[in-house]
Amino acid sequence: MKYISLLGASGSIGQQTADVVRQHPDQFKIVAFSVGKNVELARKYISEFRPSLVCVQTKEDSQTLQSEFVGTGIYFTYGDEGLIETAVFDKADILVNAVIGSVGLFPTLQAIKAKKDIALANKETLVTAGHLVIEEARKASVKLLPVDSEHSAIFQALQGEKEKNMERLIITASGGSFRDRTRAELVGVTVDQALNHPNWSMGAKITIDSASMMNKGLEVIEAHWLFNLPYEKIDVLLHKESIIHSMVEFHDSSVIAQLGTPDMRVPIQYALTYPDRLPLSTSHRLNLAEIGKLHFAEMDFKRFPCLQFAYEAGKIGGTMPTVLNAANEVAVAEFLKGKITFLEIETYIEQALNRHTPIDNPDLTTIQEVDISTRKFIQTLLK
Ligand SMILES: NC(=O)C1=CN([C@@H]2O[C@H](COP(=O)(O)OP(=O)(O)OC[C@H]3O[C@@H](n4cnc5c(N)ncnc54)[C@H](OP(=O)(O)O)[C@@H]3O)[C@@H](O)[C@H]2O)C=CC1
Ligand SMILES: CC(=O)[C@@H](O)[C@H](O)COP(=O)(O)O
Ligand SMILES: [Mn+2]
Repeated sequence: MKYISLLGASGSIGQQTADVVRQHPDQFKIVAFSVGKNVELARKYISEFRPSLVCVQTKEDSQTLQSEFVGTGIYFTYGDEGLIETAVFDKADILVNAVIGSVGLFPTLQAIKAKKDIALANKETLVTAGHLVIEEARKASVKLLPVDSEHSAIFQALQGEKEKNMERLIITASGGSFRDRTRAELVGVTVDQALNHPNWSMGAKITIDSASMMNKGLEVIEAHWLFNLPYEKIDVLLHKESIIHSMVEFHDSSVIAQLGTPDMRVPIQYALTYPDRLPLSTSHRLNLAEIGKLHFAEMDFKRFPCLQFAYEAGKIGGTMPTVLNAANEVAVAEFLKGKITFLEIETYIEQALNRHTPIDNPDLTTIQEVDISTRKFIQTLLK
């Protein structure tokens, strides 16, 4: 039995993790979980999974649940400290980190210190402070198991291979909600249009990131840290079907890809069962004859400037990716609230990057300060 602590249990990845656990009650048990504001789902999970620890965002919600579940022995906690308590919960063997945004960084670092293996969906953790996370994981000898579909694909393609034989990574990109539009056609697009991803059903923030191609930019930086390759050896390829989840090219010119219909439960489950596999009932098994054709196209960086920003920030390194991530988080949140336009997301990020003087090899305090000051800067643009 593997005991799981699940951060972000009410989100898209969190709910699909719960589905995987439901399919294998003899293999997995959720012993601790966090939600943000979705207390109703927390109630359902408590009844279904009988965890020992539950974390919510506010003290009030935690007190409400405490009074409803009195006598059950469940420990209720809340806020950022509660997220850390959930991440390091002593009865858990593995942390699934599925919160959204850089709020996932501290719990990840604390879980590593507590020697928990981590199934990492929260890519912002690696974008904002990849050098610290990778170094801490190496020192503590804990496994960082990728959940992001592209990184899981690369991880699977590398099984039995030596990393030194990698030539380059080819990360596939669906193109997102606006892939068939020109830049001129992006003027005036609505939040609902942006949230309409062609292949995946995901949380709001990542769906907008996918439409702006920032998701792929974050994934390039995530891949740089997970697979220890320079940015020059990480390519992005447009592949509108999202069937090939990514590929690794080796020195001898062989290319190994991982394929499957788009279903995040596959990489989630693989991170939980690695190096083993278990059956999984998915809605669609891959039938290539039925699909007939797969399409590929070169990435156009002028059409998708956010991807260019991410490569540049990644190559500069230091605090630059922290700025990229923080500016993007605030800009996307403002777009979702209807306060800025879709195209303003990229202009706000560009301004934040242009004004920043990067600091090399930043420690955690510096990362935090840069994250906060970037968020404040974006707020000044809104006034
Ligand atoms: N969805 C997907 O298919 C994929 C997602 N990812 C990555 O996985 C991560 C999660 O994405 P996704 O599941 O789509 O996101 P969602 O928005 O669907 O879920 C986010 C989760 O985090 C919780 N949360 C949000 N803010 C806070 C906070 N301040 N404190 C505590 N909890 C908080 C939410 O709680 P509540 O809703 O209760 O308020 C929810 O449980 C992201 O980093 C994303 O990039 C990667 C690949 C695919
Ligand atoms: C499912 C997953 O991993 C997402 O990150 C997905 O990659 C989004 O698709 P695109 O960013 O390719 O549109
Ligand atoms: Mn992905």
